[in-house]
Amino acid sequence: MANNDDQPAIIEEKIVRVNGEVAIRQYSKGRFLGKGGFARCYEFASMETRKLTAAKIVPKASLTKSRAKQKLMTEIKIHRSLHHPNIVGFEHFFEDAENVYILLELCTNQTMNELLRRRKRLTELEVQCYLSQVISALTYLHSHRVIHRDLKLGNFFLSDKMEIKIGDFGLATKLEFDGEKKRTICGTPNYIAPEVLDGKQGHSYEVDIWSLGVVAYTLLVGKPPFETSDVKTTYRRIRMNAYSFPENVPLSEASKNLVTKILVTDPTKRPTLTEILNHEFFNQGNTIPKTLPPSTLACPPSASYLRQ
Ligand SMILES: CC[C@@H]1C(=O)N(C)c2cnc(-c3ccc[nH]3)nc2N1C1CCCC1
Repeated sequence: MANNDDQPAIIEEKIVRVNGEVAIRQYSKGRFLGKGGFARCYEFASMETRKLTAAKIVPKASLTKSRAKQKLMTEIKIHRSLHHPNIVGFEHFFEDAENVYILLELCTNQTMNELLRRRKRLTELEVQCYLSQVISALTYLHSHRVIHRDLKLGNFFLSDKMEIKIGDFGLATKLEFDGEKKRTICGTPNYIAPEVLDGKQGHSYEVDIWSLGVVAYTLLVGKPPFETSDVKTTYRRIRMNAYSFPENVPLSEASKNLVTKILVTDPTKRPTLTEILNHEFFNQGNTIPKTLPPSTLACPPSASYLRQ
């Protein structure tokens, strides 16, 4: 087992049953998957069921400030309540003396970041297919009053069947009532909505719609619309809505029109998820058959990609 730190390769979870009996559940810690925030992530195998999961191991030492602990508890509370084919499955969580362990659905094809790095940019057919899965998950999230607030390629995980699974609910929030506005500044610089930067009138579901527009542009063009070498300049370009479609990338009018309709500064002017799905971009000639739900379809790389 690739175990590049001094922790044991067998992790034990102590379970106290209602009748006071103590049971031990064991997991074998496999390969190191990478770092995610304070967490070191490993492949876990349940010794009892052999089931493989991706484990986020959060040292309790990193949770001494109550804010960090509260954030982790909110992430767990929100994520474990969600069940959708395009949202990362929340398997289990437990703690021992040193760490909090969060066991999540293993996504062996990593994230859309790695995919885009390899492919440079996707075909419009693939973008239709991946975006419809993201929209299906977002429709579910918003109908449960959850705003993700950190939608980006690095949080779009890919299963072994190349289905998209939205993950990392570390910045997510659940509204208590319709119409509630959130004020905390958060998100990732390239994907953050102007109203979050502005911070005056609060923000809501529309921040996820904005990020969807940034994701669509990034998949179609190969880089984010407002990206610059320094964050302050990126923020200024977001507030100014300063982006354009590069001449050297052949894009259909429908794809440019969709991105343009989503990346509008005024959140009340952005399209709803339904309006986006009904946009011509998803209904132009080479469309995925409507009959199948989006997540059952692996997104076919187009013939041109196979020739490349
Ligand atoms: C566990 C954290 C995070 C994650 O949230 N998931 C769902 C995930 C699933 N499979 C994988 C995975 C399977 C095979 C490689 N990575 N990775 C995931 N990650 C990565 C680990 C390192 C940074 C983010």
